[in-house]
Amino acid sequence: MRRATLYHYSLPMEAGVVLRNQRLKSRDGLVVRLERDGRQGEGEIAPLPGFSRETLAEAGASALEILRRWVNGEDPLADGPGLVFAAGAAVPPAPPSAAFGISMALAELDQSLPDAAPYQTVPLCTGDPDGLIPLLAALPGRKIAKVKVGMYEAIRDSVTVNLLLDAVPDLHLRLDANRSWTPAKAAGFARYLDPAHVARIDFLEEPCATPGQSLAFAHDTGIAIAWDESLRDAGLSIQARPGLAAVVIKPMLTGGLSHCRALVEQAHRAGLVAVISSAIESSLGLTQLSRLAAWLTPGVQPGLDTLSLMRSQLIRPWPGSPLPLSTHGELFQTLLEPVARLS
Ligand SMILES: O=C(O)CCC(=O)C1=CC=C[C@@H](O)[C@@H]1C(=O)O
Ligand SMILES: [Mg+2]
Repeated sequence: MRRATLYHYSLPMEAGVVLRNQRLKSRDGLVVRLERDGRQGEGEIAPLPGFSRETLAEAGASALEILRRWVNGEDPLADGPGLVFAAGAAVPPAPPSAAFGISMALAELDQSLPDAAPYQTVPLCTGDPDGLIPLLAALPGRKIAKVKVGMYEAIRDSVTVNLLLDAVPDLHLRLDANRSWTPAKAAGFARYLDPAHVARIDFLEEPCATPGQSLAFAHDTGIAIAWDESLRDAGLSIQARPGLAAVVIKPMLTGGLSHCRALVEQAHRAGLVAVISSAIESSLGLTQLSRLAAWLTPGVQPGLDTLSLMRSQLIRPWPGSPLPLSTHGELFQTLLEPVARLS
């Protein structure tokens, strides 16, 4: 017997979380729960406002349609960015968030998603850099942290990066400018960076507005770059380019599990590092992304340090997090009818 349930969640965010000039007061999404022959699998569907092309309502409508088919015995083939049914073209391709959440639930159900996960992430450094130094110095293993740049003056960013790399000699950094620099500002950042530090910047995500400008920056400065936003732009295929070190894959914005696997394989074939990263999922989604990263990108720490932006966890706790946990029971007030009853 197959059963599918969709739960709606809304988790309060910490004050002051701003994404693309939009304040995010709550994180809203769906949890899909599949049951078959005494086994269960869960996944999260949470389009990120300002980043995802689909709305939550669109993702929910698509998920319902897919789940109706699933409870009636059809099995989707994860293929391309969406989920495609063997039966053919009757279902429009699922938006990435729906494809990702359902494919993760299916992967738990058929036990293809390994359980093992280190639940470690690259710390996202915000706030006073001096206060962060003891924390960074105490990181286990290869010390690596992520710093957002491009929000203030470029020189201030260089000062922060210099300060952190001077203070913790074995620290490596990932930087992320979210395409916010003009070529002149990006050059200003590089000019004030201590040249001895360049080799300890593992990569800088999306320094400039266009991939061409970002590649020119890498060429001119020797600072390695990574694609994040550009990966999701139509037409950009993953290939080796001089100065390109890594691709950052946010599965929630990208598509189903098999599509994400294919992108990781493409990146590896091109000699690039593939980094699994969060699109601000709940603790349920983050624990699954940690498992996914351990499986698909072993040895590469994922970028999942976004749980502290929220005031609550969801269903599965992230080990060590002090945040309270919301359970399925608390989500019933927005429960969608179990799809199985519709079949
Ligand atoms: O990649 C990470 O280490 C954490 C996730 C992260 O930085 C982001 C998640 C979602 C939206 C963005 O603001 C941001 C990013 O641009 O990569
Ligand atoms: Mg990024």
